[in-house]
Amino acid sequence: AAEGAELLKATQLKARKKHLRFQRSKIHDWGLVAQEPIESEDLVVEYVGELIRPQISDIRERLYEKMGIGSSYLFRLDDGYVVDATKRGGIARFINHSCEPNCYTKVISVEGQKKIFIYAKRHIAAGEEITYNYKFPLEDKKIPCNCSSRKCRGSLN
Ligand SMILES: Nc1ncnc2c1ncn2[C@@H]1O[C@H](CN(CC[C@H](N)C(=O)O)CC2CN(Cc3cccs3)C2)[C@@H](O)[C@H]1O
Repeated sequence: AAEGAELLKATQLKARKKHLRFQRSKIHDWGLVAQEPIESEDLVVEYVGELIRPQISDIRERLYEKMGIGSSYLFRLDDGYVVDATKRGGIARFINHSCEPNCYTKVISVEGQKKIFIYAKRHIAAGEEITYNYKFPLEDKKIPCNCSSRKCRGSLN
């Protein structure tokens, strides 16, 4: 059953993929834009990357900071594990943050392997930018938020 569900997901993702483009974003640089309408609760995309242990992710984060690429291709999981999309990542790494997002993320363990899926939380019209809440931890050094939604919190962290 698990394999069947996994296969179905993979097919859904493949079909969906050709209807997602990364384009210039009104929020920041590049963003992921739906080319066709997406129904609420539909699977949109998987956040593909390398699953790394907390200790490794700290080292990588420092390295990426030094290299000036920042650490925002790192998707942190609750247990401290991180999915690193910096080197080998899917198009999901172009998804921007919104304080009023149209998608949400879900971490699912498939045969012990944690995968991050992004689902639509409402109907998304063609041409809309895909967004989810990054849920970055609060920090002193603020990254101003440009989502321009009514409930914008003003910063990502
Ligand atoms: N609501 C928001 N308001 C303001 N800024 C936002 C918002 N939401 C995403 N942001 C920025 O976008 C990064 C998240 N990025 C999402 C895609 C990004 N738009 C892109 O074009 O790459 C991925 C990181 C990885 N960085 C690519 C780089 C490579 C070399 C130097 S920077 C950007 C975040 O860390 C932010 O800096």
